[in-house]
Amino acid sequence: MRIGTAKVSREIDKVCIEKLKIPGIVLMENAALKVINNIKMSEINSFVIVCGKGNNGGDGFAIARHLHIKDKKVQVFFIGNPEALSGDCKTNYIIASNLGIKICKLNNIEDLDYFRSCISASEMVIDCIFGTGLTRKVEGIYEQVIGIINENSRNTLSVDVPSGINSDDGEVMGICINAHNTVSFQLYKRGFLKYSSNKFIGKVVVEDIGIPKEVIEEICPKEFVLHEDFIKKAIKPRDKHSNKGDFGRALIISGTEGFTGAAYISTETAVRSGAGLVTVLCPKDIQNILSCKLTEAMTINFTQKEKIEEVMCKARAIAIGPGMGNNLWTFSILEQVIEKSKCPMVLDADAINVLQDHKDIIKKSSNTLVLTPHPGEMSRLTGLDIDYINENRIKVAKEFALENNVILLLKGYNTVITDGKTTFINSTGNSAMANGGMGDCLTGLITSFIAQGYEPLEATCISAYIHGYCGEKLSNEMFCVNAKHVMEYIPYAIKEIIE
Ligand SMILES: NC(=O)C1=CN([C@@H]2O[C@H](COP(=O)(O)OP(=O)(O)OC[C@H]3O[C@@H](n4cnc5c(N)ncnc54)[C@H](O)[C@@H]3O)[C@@H](O)[C@H]2O)[C@@H](O)CC1
Ligand SMILES: Nc1ncnc2c1ncn2[C@@H]1O[C@H](COP(=O)(O)OP(=O)(O)O)[C@@H](O)[C@H]1O
Ligand SMILES: [K+]
Repeated sequence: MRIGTAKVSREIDKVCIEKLKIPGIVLMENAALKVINNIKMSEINSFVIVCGKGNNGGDGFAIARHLHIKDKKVQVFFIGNPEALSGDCKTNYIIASNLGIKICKLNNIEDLDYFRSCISASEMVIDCIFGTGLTRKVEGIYEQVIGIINENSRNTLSVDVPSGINSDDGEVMGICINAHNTVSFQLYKRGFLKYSSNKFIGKVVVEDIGIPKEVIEEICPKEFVLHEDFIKKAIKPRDKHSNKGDFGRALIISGTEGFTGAAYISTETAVRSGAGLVTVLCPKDIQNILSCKLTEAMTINFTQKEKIEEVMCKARAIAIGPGMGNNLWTFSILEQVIEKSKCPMVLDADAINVLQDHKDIIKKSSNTLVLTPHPGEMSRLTGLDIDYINENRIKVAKEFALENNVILLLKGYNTVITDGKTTFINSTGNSAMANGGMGDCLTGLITSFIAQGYEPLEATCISAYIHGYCGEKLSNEMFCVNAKHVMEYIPYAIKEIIE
């Protein structure tokens, strides 16, 4: 799913209508039909449709016509003056009137009691008051109408966006419809990504309305919401002739005394997600503990210089950082590994913390580097305030990735993954996963997919999706989900997703 702003939506419409000469009314008709497709016709028979004076209202009049044709009970309310209507909205208003569909005006307080009673008596309210054209605070009759819908509707479907939300930044412009479902057109609106938008947008479906692919490619920024289909397509089936050599060697550099768990989780996750051979490199004093815990993975320690060279040379992916400590020792190991290895590397936790004043080493690295900070680590790395980072997640992640020539995965609700040019938002996962070790698990997963031969950006997207998918699935039955549970579920989850 593409992500876009109101401006991008307008530009798309402009190119379609003015350059390609696709009449706007055709797009509106497509939009209306897509909304109809998203309504369970066998279950719902009575509708209230509330229309504003813009094209979002026009969608509403067209939807009313289709419901009327299907013999549904439809009551349309219109806020505004029909004389002032223009363009496609006017055309659909006239058709609906000519068909005998009842269109009641909602212009003053006296109209509201009847409106309220109709809402209470209907099975679904379709919100077509404002779409992407909302430009100012919602006040007066509009504010009252939205309040009445929120208080009285059992089932509200918003068309394109819940009326009242700014589709670019998710800001509520005074008041906003609490939608149960939103059918949005062509683009997943950027504003839906804001933390607080969740309570307004309900379940979101993005529908194609017949915009040619070329137009989308030309106009839309390369920003996508990760979707199961994308992951399904990206994960390649395992060839029956392949052997462990085909699935790559992963090296995990992790752990210190007191932090063996981080090394264990990242290594075991790499094993359980399909890497051919996994080795953990750790300090000598914790090697025995790790050897006891790990069954399939191998262990080496920092005193085995030759062995380290050999493993590094053969590795197709290296992870570094979890549980190593934010100190000079970690920095010097990181520096050496970046210099000596040639494969992609995943930098997490302390490998990120030690970069605070040394970003030059990532900039000049010739390896592909994937950094996976949570907002706290991102704040240390950039010097930016955590609140600022959370409010500007896409912007901050893109700018950092571009400036430092890395792939950046910014963790949290709606994880952002970007190389600065193409950006993905992962919506799987939830706060049941917010506990220690979860990030180590993600590091192991990304490293494993890179080792298996996936491009680093693709591997990072696949991993973030699977990681969150596991957490979400498990949280249906569990109050909180730990890394251990995710780790165990990963191989089953991958199978579930690809089949
Ligand atoms: N060709 C197109 O342009 C298509 C547009 N579509 C629909 O059109 C929508 C965008 O249409 P518009 O650009 O006409 O915008 P809207 O329908 O969102 O409404 C904008 C109208 O509301 C007024 N307005 C804005 N803020 C207000 C406020 N706070 N209080 C009172 N009035 C306010 C504006 O002056 C304008 O008249 C999309 O969201 C989508 O639903 C779809 O029909 C698909 C095709
Ligand atoms: N509210 C949330 N919604 C979605 N994912 C979350 C949420 N809270 C945490 N997560 C995920 O859990 C993981 C936690 O990672 P991190 O903070 O690095 O933990 P740790 O370093 O303790 O292992 C991240 O992948 C993050 O995206
Ligand atoms: K709407």
